[in-house]
Amino acid sequence: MAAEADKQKSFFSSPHQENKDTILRVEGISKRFPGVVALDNISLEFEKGTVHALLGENGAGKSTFVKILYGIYTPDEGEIIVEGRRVTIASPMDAINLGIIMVSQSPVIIDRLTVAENIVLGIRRYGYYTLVGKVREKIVEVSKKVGVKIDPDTEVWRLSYTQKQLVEIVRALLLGAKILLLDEAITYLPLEEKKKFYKFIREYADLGGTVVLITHKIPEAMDVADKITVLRRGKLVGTVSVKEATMDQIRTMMFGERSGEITYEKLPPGNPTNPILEIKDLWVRGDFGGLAVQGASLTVRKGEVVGIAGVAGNGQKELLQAVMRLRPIEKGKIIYDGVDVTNKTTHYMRMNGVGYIPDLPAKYGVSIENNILENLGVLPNFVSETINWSKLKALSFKLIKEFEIKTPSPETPVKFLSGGNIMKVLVSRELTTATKLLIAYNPTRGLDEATAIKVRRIIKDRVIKQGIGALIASEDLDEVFQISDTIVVMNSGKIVGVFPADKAKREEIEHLMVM
Ligand SMILES: Nc1ncnc2c1ncn2[C@@H]1O[C@H](COP(=O)(O)OP(=O)(O)OP(=O)(O)O)[C@@H](O)[C@H]1O
Repeated sequence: MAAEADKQKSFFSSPHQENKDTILRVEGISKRFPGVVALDNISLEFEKGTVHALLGENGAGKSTFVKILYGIYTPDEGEIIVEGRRVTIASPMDAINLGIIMVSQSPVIIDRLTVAENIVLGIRRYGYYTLVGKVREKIVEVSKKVGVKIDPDTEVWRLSYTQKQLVEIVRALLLGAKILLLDEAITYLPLEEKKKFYKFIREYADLGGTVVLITHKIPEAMDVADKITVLRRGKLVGTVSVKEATMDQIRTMMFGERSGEITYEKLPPGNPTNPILEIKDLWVRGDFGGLAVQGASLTVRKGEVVGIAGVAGNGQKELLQAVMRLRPIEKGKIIYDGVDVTNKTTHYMRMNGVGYIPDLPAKYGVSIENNILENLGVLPNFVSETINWSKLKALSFKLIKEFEIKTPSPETPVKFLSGGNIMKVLVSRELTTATKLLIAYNPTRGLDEATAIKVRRIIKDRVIKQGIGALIASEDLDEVFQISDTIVVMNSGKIVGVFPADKAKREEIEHLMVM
């Protein structure tokens, strides 16, 4: 028993002894915001040459922790020790001078400058390289490794999201990053590119770099990381070595009793009746003029979830945007609820019961400067000259409870919520809007595993009980299989397969996605 207890203790307790490979150590870090203890007495150390993942449910304190290391927040208490020296990190410049660099999910680059100019700009300020030629070489070298082509002389606005993230990572390397803080920097990358980035991160660590990686995907963390630290409600649960840990142990550390709710079993089937959405021979252009959707036809019925499986960048996003009337249609027709909406507006769609969860929620889905109430104020039944604030407030309390949105109050500006809680605000609003149809792109991205499953259950429940239709594109095949009644596969802008979900075979879908 004693031996077992010791084993448990070493498994769950964090190391406190300084060891020679320690590059960064924090001791007793606490951070409070009004109404929230974001971090409570955290002591932790990071070793040279390791990938160290930080996991925890939404609002656990992960971002706050790395923002402290990057000088965006100052801790209320505690100490930071870098390479054996106590340091004060009062700004990102202090962090950069110590070799600590953060890349987050929103690229911080200037659209009108070229890739090389952006990078030189960042470096010059801190007195490092100034030679554009060197920068060019490095961009080519790193982009080759990561397998994402990127021209140093392209203006940044022309780049895809993946390429922009790559620019950030190249900049971090050129700034001499010894410790790379990746705050969900890879979360929004397409799966294939994510894998290449992970390989690259591994190489960086093998060459002596240290990576602090925030992700919600336990399998990804277990694949790439050496160590995993779990935070829960601002407290340190423990650090484990990936070699010794199992997925279930990590889930238990992250969610406690809630880990029992995590299951990937298929949700109960819908009850499809009449068509609510018919897409007929649709052709849509992408951002750079090419035909992103090429002759797609599909039907979504009331009481049915149609899941679109596909590698990102195969036209799913443009298809959904066209349905929402956010993108011009070259050719084809969209019939919604019996009406030809090909020439209607987004406003028409929203006012007539269509909810929409876009890609990059914090950018396109909510206004982060406004509070939760104001963000809910764009719901169709509140869009009038005078908003009924008391009714809106009552609704906000209901949604905060149902979706377990972690916030001090409905009047809290959305930018003060954690990433996952921002996503919950969006999903709760759009599911309220969707009285007839939900259109969603990766509806659970950025949500922790337990919450993601809960959101899928809520969506399926609406489909079953209220008979709404749902068209959901997701890069997460587990999600597609769990929620869909019908699975559609998109590849190169075309629909290359349609399967009743109970007959769909994963290998066949995967093959169609990449063939
Ligand atoms: N600037 C701020 N003002 C007020 N509260 C904040 C601020 N930044 C973070 N918080 C709160 O601190 C808590 C921890 O947030 P944090 O963003 O660190 O969580 P997280 O673990 O990164 O979550 P997620 O997985 O959802 O991104 C949350 O309750 C959040 O609302």
